[in-house]
Amino acid sequence: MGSNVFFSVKLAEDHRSVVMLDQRRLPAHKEYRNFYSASEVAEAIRKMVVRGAPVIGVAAGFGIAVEAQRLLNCEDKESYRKDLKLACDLLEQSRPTAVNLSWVVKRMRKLLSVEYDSEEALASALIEEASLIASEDVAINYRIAKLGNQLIPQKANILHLCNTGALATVDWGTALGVIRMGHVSGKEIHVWVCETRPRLQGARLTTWELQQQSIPMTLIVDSAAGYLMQMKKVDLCLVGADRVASNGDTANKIGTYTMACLARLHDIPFYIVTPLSSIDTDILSGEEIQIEERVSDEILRPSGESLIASETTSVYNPAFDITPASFISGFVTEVGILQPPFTLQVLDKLKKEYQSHIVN
Ligand SMILES: CSC[C@H]1O[C@H](OP(=O)(O)O)[C@H](O)[C@@H]1O
Repeated sequence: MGSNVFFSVKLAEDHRSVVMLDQRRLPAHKEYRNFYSASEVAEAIRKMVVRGAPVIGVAAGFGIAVEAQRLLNCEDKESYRKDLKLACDLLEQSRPTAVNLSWVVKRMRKLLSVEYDSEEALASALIEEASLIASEDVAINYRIAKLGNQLIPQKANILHLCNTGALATVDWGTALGVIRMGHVSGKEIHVWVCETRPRLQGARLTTWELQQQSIPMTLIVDSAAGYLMQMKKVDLCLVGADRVASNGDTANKIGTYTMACLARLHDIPFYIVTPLSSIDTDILSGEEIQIEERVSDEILRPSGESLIASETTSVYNPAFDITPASFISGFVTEVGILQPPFTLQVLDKLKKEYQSHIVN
């Protein structure tokens, strides 16, 4: 399935570091860096060396595995599991909005309560679980791409926000995975790429990914989206998700709500493309989702360059917003196009359906 000339994250062969493509340096520089502890990985997630809901979860899983390996060399075996629990806390707290961080850490943390013959055996189990989570991500995204492709009309002009491709996941991506499948299935699509201020994930990352896959695209400023819809140049909106509440309210990159409102006004289909794992059945609505607020410099100094306003300027920099379920046409997942509400029982049944599909 994977056919990229890059990878976003992987566990080093010797399991002593997490290797990540530094997405802050793209598109000009393709630089991989190694992170040798849970705290280094947590900082990399916080600083958005790696970013994108699914991939930060996978990176956190690898971070716990690397920490388990690192602590084996420490003399004090007494605090081994305690230190690993602290590592889980650190990684889980690195960014608040994407639910993937918490469910991956929760799944890894479960192993800390299992009896193993030795710390080495526990470390091996953590490495295996983190690697399984990464391989599951690729298979789920590929399935999402195949199912989502049915939504894409021939010669569609698709509006996309942020980056939801192989850089935001282990491979294929979510919304960009669907777009990629539309392209490879010969639908002659075109993508309007919103630059996605302030971190410019669209301009820097999505254009880079689409160019590598020779997918026709045009970069626009975020504020041009409404005009393109008004000019009837948009057939479909596809975006990702960081956390979906039980009622379908969705947290995604800032600007998603604006796009959804405009799509509704212009009667354009607006779909969230997301794995089931990004649906948080512990919360009823979007009101319960914490929106990450990031530093002022991301707005004041785009790409870290010169100031666009005085340093004393008051800045508000929410990294996400909440789109009400009523503005969303549907949720493209690995088990098909879904409608809320999403209960734990429904999700468990759907996940079992997916598992039986991949087994058969
Ligand atoms: C595959 S969905 C990725 C999701 O994460 C992005 O946020 P960030 O770049 O801040 O990690 C954005 O919300 C995307 O939709």
